[in-house]
Amino acid sequence: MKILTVEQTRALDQYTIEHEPVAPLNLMERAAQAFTDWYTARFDKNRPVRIFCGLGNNGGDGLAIARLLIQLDYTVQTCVVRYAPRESEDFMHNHRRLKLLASIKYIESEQDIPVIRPKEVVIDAILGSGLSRTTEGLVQSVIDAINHSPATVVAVDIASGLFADTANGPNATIVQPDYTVAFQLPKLAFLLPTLSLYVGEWHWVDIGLSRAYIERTPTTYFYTTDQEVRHLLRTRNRFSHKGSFGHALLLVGSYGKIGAGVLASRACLRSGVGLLSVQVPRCGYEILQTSVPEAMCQPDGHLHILTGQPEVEQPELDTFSAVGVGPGIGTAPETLEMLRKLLASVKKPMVIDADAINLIAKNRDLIDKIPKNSILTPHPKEFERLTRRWTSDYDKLGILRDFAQRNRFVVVLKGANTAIATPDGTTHFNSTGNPGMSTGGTGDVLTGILTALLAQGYDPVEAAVLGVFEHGRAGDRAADLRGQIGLTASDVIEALRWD
Ligand SMILES: NC(=O)C1=CN([C@@H]2O[C@H](COP(=O)(O)OP(=O)(O)OC[C@H]3O[C@@H](n4cnc5c(N)ncnc54)[C@H](O)[C@@H]3O)[C@@H](O)[C@H]2O)[C@@H](O)CC1
Ligand SMILES: Nc1ncnc2c1ncn2[C@@H]1O[C@H](COP(=O)(O)OP(=O)(O)O)[C@@H](O)[C@H]1O
Ligand SMILES: [K+]
Repeated sequence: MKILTVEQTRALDQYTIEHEPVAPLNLMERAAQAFTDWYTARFDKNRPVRIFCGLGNNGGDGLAIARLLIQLDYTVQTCVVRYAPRESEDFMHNHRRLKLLASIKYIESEQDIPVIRPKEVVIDAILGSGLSRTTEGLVQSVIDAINHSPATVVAVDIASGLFADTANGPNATIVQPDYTVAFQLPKLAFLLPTLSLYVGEWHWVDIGLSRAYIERTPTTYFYTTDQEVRHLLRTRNRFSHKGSFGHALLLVGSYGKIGAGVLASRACLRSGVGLLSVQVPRCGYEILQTSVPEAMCQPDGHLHILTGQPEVEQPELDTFSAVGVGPGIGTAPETLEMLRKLLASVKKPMVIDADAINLIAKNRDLIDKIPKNSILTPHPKEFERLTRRWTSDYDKLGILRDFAQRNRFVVVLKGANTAIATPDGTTHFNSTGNPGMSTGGTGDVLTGILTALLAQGYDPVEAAVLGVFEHGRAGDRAADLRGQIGLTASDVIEALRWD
């Protein structure tokens, strides 16, 4: 699913109005109806509704929502915040219609701001995507009152005061909703960790904007949906055999961290790889052979760390269809030498995670040695070590895009809504996963999954989008089964299911 800018969304509205064709007022009615359907499915009539409306089209939506809810017998108090002398045309039309049905309260100064009670639901329709400057004066006071109230708050389209795709200045006054119900498409702001307070749980509702226009509008931001991922997944041929699904090599573990290697190995096997070989320090040999009997084990000559000096002779690296390195390997100088040799020998895109990223961050000449189209999977701290500190989430997205594009890597920046930046400058935000996955080892699981997909011949961008999605989906299934708090990385592996 595409994420469009405010400008593009405005053009999309306009195109739909001209080409469907649909009168702007009817489009607003559709938006209000879609919101009302969402609302009535969740909140019953016992909860009094207080709708705060601004004077633009977001306020117009609010007035239309008030009318529709009143017609459904909800108890509604509409408050129009009169912060400016002019109203939009569609606002005025809906104002006339609502006045025939109910009384409207006007807020012209701070004294007019009503007391909001706990049982109420506040619908925030003060400012929408037309926000062009930071909030001030009366609007600020109303937003403060909403934020200090005990009521449940639902934002129409976007929280009032929040910019949809650029950074708000410091100390901006922004509604902090429990829910945001966006029209047609998600907004970039919804996907950024530092803005979550201003988004709450978000949903989008279809208001019938032109699909053809969305299709041909260029964008660099995408939100991965179930439907899109479904057609990436390959089905198995009846006559296939283990040689059809690649031979992966994982270089993982160090003394005390062999578990990371076990998790990556198990996840790799649960993700469809034909054959798996694993290099671990000698101390990991029995652990791995016992806990992952499906994998072949190549012990390193060193007891505790990977040095790239094998105990027994090993197959040439180019016999493997994909290589993954990093989970649990530590940052010893000998392991750095192993990584150096590995990067010099592997020609295919590989998966690089955890301490392999930390080693590369400290030895920056290695960046140029990484095969093009490799998948790097840093968490934010590892990514900061690799690049630089950012000033905002938007700045971080810029650094991410540039780093991936300049080096021709696929960079998987992990976290809620993991962002995958590709060599062509696009960024895909993941839609699955939950905070239960914030637990040691879930990243190692992802490395195993991605290595398995590369080994099966998936293109690196497809592998990253699909693998990250399925990793999160497994996390969601595991959380359904056990709840988020007790979730472990092993549960995520057990919940992987590729159909
Ligand atoms: N255009 C359409 O066809 C549709 C628009 N819809 C609604 O329209 C909204 C966008 O409407 P508008 O473009 O009128 O935008 P807004 O309703 O956000 O209001 C914009 C107005 O507020 C002023 N303004 C901007 N920043 C301000 C600030 N900080 N303090 C005070 N005033 C400020 C602007 O100068 C402008 O007059 C969407 O969010 C959505 O809710 C929906 O009805 C769907 C269809
Ligand atoms: N709040 C969250 N929502 C969704 N996914 C999350 C969340 N927290 C963590 N994750 C996922 O869990 C994994 C954690 O990886 P990482 O930080 O490398 O952990 P580790 O190194 O312990 O394996 C990532 O894939 C990340 O996207
Ligand atoms: K709003």
